[in-house]
Amino acid sequence: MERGSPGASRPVEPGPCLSSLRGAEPAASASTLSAARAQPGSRVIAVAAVLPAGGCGERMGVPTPKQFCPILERPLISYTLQALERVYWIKDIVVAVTRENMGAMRNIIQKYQHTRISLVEAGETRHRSIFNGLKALAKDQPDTQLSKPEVVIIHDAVRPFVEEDVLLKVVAAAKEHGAAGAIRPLVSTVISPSADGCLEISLERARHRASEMPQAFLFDVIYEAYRQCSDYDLEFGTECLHLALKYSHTKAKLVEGPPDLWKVTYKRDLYAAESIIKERISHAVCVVMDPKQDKEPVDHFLEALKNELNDVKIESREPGQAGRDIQQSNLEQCYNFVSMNIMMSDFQETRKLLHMLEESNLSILYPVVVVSGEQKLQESLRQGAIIIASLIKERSSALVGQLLVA
Ligand SMILES: Nc1ccn([C@@H]2O[C@H](COP(=O)(O)OP(=O)(O)OP(=O)(O)O)[C@@H](O)[C@H]2O)c(=O)n1
Ligand SMILES: O=C(CO)[C@H](O)[C@H](O)COP(=O)(O)O
Repeated sequence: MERGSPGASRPVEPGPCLSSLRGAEPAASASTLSAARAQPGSRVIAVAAVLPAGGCGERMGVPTPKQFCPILERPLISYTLQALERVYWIKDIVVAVTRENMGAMRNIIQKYQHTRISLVEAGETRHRSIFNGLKALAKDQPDTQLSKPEVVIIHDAVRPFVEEDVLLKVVAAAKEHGAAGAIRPLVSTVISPSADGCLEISLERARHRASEMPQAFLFDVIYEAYRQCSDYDLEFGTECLHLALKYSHTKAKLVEGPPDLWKVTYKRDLYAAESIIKERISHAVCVVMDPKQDKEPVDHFLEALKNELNDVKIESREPGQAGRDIQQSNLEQCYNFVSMNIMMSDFQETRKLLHMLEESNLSILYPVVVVSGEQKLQESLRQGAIIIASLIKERSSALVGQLLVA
């Protein structure tokens, strides 16, 4: 077992405060959490997460295990880790990866500056990988800084779109019921075929649900279940909630989850995930411009941008402020920067900003591409070629017939 990222920072506070949620429908939102935290006498609980990431992605049909497949040049698992890291009350995140992929995982942690991550070796099956993660948390190992949490979240590394709201709901429900999991309505009817390939049983779709992730458990409930679990269950089981029921006699509370919780399984899911990510990162644009610039063309540009991008939030910054914000990561959720230079002499400022972006963590996520109108013709042509290649791949209809001047 090893602790990731050497500079791993721990969250400021150790866990969510759930006392005021007790007894309430587990529909608590992140803002309810903040309200609960403010109440005197409320108790903070320790929460950790285990992420099984040791599969080979057979159904995806590509040589790279799907959790390491790139989406917009960044590995899928990095999005899932980012989603969990944003939730400050998750104290530790234990990731189970195969020995073979330990190095790759360490590189991802370092490159994308993930924090609070510990790595354990994955097992032969998903249940065995989860069990290894739980064992690491159960041990209270002084050298690794891990300690036994009160509640543990289990979440697949290949479900990147998990939000704080649903995590909070399953944790609150697990605190009260011992176990909880997210569910979704069934898309297709579930049937049971007979040995001769004919229909035997057809389940009434409206009465059944698909079990998704995240799930959460009182730590002792799920750890004891895994300890007592038969080899058959460890080998062939697919449902942690079932283990809690069968071995710890704990009936899980089921929590309706949002549609984006689905598990990346087939190749087409990578394309779907990419579209969702693109959609999400296109909602904020930071326009960098000198306030002394001629207002009319600027206003025209902003108007046109708003027309093109639905629901976009446009913030404008003067170059100095933008530079400070990039350096201090004040624009963490913004991946689109438009630098407006009406006068060519302003390019010096733009260059400085570009340099800062390239140095920042943002550029690793989504590389900086620039079209320059200046004398550096060769560099401009190269950048022009990159853009053209990307346009060809994306085939955006908005760009048909446009002339690119580089
Ligand atoms: N021995 C295993 C098998 C699976 N997993 C993880 O469990 C999660 C959900 O499993 P699944 O979607 O079935 O992943 P794979 O086993 O990789 O896919 P496939 O069944 O298509 O081979 C994934 O994050 C996967 O990496 C794991 O940690 N250890
Ligand atoms: O949905 C789930 C929980 O119920 C699991 O993600 C699912 O069971 C994983 O199973 P498999 O590894 O066979 O896809």
